[in-house]
Amino acid sequence: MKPVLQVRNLGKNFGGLKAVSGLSFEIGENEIVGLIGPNGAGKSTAFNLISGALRPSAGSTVLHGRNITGMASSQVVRHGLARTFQSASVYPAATVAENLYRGALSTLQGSIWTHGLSTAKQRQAIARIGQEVDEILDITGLAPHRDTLAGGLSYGHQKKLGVAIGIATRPALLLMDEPAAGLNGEECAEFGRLLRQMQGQRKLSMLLVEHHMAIVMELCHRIIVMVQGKKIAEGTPDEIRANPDVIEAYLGAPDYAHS
Ligand SMILES: Nc1ncnc2c1ncn2[C@@H]1O[C@H](COP(=O)(O)OP(=O)(O)OP(=O)(O)O)[C@@H](O)[C@H]1O
Repeated sequence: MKPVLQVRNLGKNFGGLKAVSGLSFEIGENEIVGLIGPNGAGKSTAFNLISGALRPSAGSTVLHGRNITGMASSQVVRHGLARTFQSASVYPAATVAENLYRGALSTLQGSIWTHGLSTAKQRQAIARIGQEVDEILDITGLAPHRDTLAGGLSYGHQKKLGVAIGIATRPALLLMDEPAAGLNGEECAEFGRLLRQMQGQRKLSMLLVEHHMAIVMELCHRIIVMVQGKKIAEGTPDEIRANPDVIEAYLGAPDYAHS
């Protein structure tokens, strides 16, 4: 399997604290991988290192064969890695469609107006982005809310829009920080279906940090477990469910407290 992401020996120290240490894993094409572990395990720090929000103390991150270690997030996104945040991060004063246009335009180096593109090419670029935005509105079910200000959407729809903005940047890999946080059971199940549908249609890989075990176990092809900054296990949902170290450190009794 061709790796989209290769994380090699990644480490981050905050003073004397090793928040992430010796973390290595790969994500293949079209793979959905979950990153789980107890509070303070280093999951968000790992995300911040991979997405360029933090500089690692050690190790490297390679995206599609390109070393992106230490690159700023704005550069990383242009190389095909997008990220969504724990709290829905949308531009509240812009409409749903405008939010998606901003996502789609953020991957272009500079503005299309300053590219020296011919008028015909500019029109083509705008038409392509417009098509893309319409497609994403349809897939996510946000089309009826196209002209609604994002700040006026329900929390569930704002979370969807957060993911939709990530998708609009045409990523090869989408990192999602607790996509199901704050959603009720039904919203969670719907969100899981949406992620799988988008992954299938857009042929993208996903890495998600999530405490909601039902969604992780159902959605992910593979799961990585971190405890105290280190990877303690990696495997399929069935392997992770049955792993005694994982049960002891995180999952507890089989009727997970986290679902
Ligand atoms: N900027 C920072 N400065 C100092 N310490 C930090 C910083 N960010 C995180 N830490 C510490 O690093 C450790 C790992 O934190 P991190 O947020 O990555 O864990 P997590 O697994 O994402 O936890 P949670 O599930 O609660 O979000 C924790 O001990 C945390 O207090």
